[in-house]
Amino acid sequence: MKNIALIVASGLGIRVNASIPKQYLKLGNTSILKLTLLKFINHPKIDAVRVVINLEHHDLYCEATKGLEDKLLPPARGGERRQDSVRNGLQSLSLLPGIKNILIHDAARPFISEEVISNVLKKLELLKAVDTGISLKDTLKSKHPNAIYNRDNFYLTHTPQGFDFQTILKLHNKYQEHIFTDDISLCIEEGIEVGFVESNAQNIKITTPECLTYGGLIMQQNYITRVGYGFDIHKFQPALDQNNTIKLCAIEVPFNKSLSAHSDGDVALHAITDALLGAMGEDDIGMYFPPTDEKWKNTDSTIFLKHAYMLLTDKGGIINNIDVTIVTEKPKLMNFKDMMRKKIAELLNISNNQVSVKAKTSEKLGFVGREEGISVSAVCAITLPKNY
Ligand SMILES: Nc1ccn([C@@H]2O[C@H](COP(=O)(O)OP(=O)(O)OP(=O)(O)O)[C@@H](O)[C@H]2O)c(=O)n1
Ligand SMILES: C[C@](O)(CO)[C@H](O)COP(=O)(O)O
Repeated sequence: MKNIALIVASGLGIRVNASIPKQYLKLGNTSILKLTLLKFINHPKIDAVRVVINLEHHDLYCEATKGLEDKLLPPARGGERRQDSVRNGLQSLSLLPGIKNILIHDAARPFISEEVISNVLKKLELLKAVDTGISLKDTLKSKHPNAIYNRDNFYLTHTPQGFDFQTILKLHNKYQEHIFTDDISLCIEEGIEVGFVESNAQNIKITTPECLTYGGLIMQQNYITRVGYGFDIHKFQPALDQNNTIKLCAIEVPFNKSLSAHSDGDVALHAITDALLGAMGEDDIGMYFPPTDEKWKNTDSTIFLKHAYMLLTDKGGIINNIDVTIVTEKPKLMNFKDMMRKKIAELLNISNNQVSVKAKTSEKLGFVGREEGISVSAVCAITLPKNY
């Protein structure tokens, strides 16, 4: 593993004055921490990501990182000050072999651009420490004493800050009794040459309630909401045996007929998969998993759904909600709808209240009314980065 991102997320967010630490608050439908993590997870040159958390907020962390588990190293324990959290994170990483570079980033900066991450990594090919920041556009003065400064000599510090891993690990161990508000300061103290990368102006640190308002506006500018619609029909065929079931939303429903299909026939998951693919502007389920391909015979349809979900997370997208309507005369689904809802939420790493499953009859009309099959419609709304 050459390049690691260490995301510090162990602060209390006192200045935001919310009921939970700011990194777990949502902008749009997504937590600030998740927005931040997606930027690093989806960067082609970042090999692994570790988050430093306050263990008291472990449940919030699990909720915020649902679906990202496979892409993250287990979290490290935070400390009292940011500096302590960084040191703990670095020490936890020292147990992993072969780390060359480390990018240390505030969880509270969800709008970091891919370009800045790339530029920091590029500069690290030549230097052991690279800072990011914003050059000043306003006139710079001091109050006491009154003085004017040449603003070209100053910048406001952002993260990520990039380092040769062994160098910054050694410095954090050496300077643990000193006070530093960022990690490049340790290199400056040690006289190490520091490179500079201009940060993106939107890479604000969410610090006060006003930053949350501004963050909401940035979200509107950088992300788009898209909707997708999926529809599927499967016809009934005779039951296999007396204990026959059909699968709907990955739940086994007892019924005296089977669903005719190449896969496991989960007509509801097929509709949801197509809704997700449609929202992303992707091809339909049949193109990804052709019914003519023996490979997909009797396949568990959760594989199709998870593929669509993986495409979505790879694009940095998230699901806002899913709304499913199953139309069938029989079996009656009243007692299964809640299970289905929870199952879809579990499969897509969203909350139960982001999913709705409705069941209707067709009032005895048409093929559904004649009890020849089931049809399902699904609608979803997703949020995608504008440049996905
Ligand atoms: N003991 C700490 C303190 C801060 N941080 C992290 O460092 C980043 C920048 O810190 P800051 O904005 O100061 O966050 P908080 O300490 O949470 O904010 P506040 O000072 O308002 O409580 C944040 O992502 C925060 O979670 C951390 O990991 N451990
Ligand atoms: C590291 C940092 O984001 C650089 O600007 C900043 O110093 C962290 O915030 P804090 O309030 O100083 O902890």
